[in-house]
Amino acid sequence: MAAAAATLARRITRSGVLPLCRRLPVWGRAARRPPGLPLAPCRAFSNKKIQVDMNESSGVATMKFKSPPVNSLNLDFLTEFCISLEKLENDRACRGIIITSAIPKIFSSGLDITEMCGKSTEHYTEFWRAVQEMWLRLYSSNMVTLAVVNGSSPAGGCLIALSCDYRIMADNPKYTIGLNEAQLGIVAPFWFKDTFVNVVGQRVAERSLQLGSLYPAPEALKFGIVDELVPEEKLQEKATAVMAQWLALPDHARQITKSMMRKAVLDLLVAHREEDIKNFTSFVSKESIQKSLRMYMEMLKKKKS
Ligand SMILES: CCCCCCCCCCCCC/C=C/C(=O)SCCNC(=O)CCNC(=O)[C@H](O)C(C)(C)COP(=O)(O)OP(=O)(O)OC[C@H]1O[C@@H](n2cnc3c(N)ncnc32)[C@H](O)[C@@H]1OP(=O)(O)O
Repeated sequence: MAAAAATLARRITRSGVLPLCRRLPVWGRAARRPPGLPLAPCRAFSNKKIQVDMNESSGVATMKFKSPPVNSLNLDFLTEFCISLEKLENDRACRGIIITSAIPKIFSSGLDITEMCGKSTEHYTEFWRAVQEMWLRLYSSNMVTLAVVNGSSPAGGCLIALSCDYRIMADNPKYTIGLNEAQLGIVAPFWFKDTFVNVVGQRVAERSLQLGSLYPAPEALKFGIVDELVPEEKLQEKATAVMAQWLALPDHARQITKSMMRKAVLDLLVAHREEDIKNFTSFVSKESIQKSLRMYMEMLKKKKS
């Protein structure tokens, strides 16, 4: 696993572009399997920060974030996420993936702010490439992707949920979700914005992004950020039912449709990847932005005392 992670990290940082396996549109999974060959064996695999369990009979994998205290998306997490997704994409038996958290009350706290504070340009470059890679892989995945948001999910955590095909959230007003970057004095990049617009529409996205709104679950449902609220103890059951409904369709029809809906947004980042990295590194390197991020981290720590 360590060797695989190192290889992937090297591929992300050196070549700049990973082969986006099974980038949409691709043919149906069943159609790719040579006739007569058995399904590739599927196993559960657990890494440091993400647990993946594959249900071979349903063809559905569950990916659980388990990176205490708050599942923040640091370089190691992002690398593990990409490796896990690649493994599942390459597993011909896997048609759907449920993304959720093993940490109570938190889905993901978003990008790890410490990765954006006081580091070198090289580090920012490597980190941002990994963030891009995570989104490109998830947003372009051929599998049915279902976010089970069982806790708060600000900023990058919200992006993960928004990048899935469907979002179920625990019916708890204490859990919030949204792209709150503006509250940190930073700007959601264009592809965060485009992903958001594709889910909620221009008006809700514009207002929410300018205000950096974090919505309690009931409001998130009202504005279409999530598709359903479910009592926490029913999340698993609901996720299984929703996944079965999506998997009932022929893969190729669903996949080509998904690609049509997402291609323009994906292509834009692929075409402007290096420029986007430069924008990020010069933006976060500004002293004013560093100051905002430091103040935000201090605020988080003070909140506890
Ligand atoms: C020309 C145009 C140019 C434009 C160019 C644009 C370029 C791009 C610019 C940059 C874009 C960046 C996009 C950023 C995306 C992000 O995701 S930023 C992260 C946003 N996340 C948050 O705001 C969440 C902050 N955290 C919380 O609100 C809470 O922690 C929580 C998640 C709700 C959990 O609360 P609680 O259970 O009470 O735990 P805490 O005590 O608050 O936290 C526990 C410890 O974890 C630390 N922590 C929390 N979140 C983060 C995080 N995101 N990163 C790092 N660390 C985090 C927190 O400080 C605590 O630490 P300790 O005090 O040491 O225990």
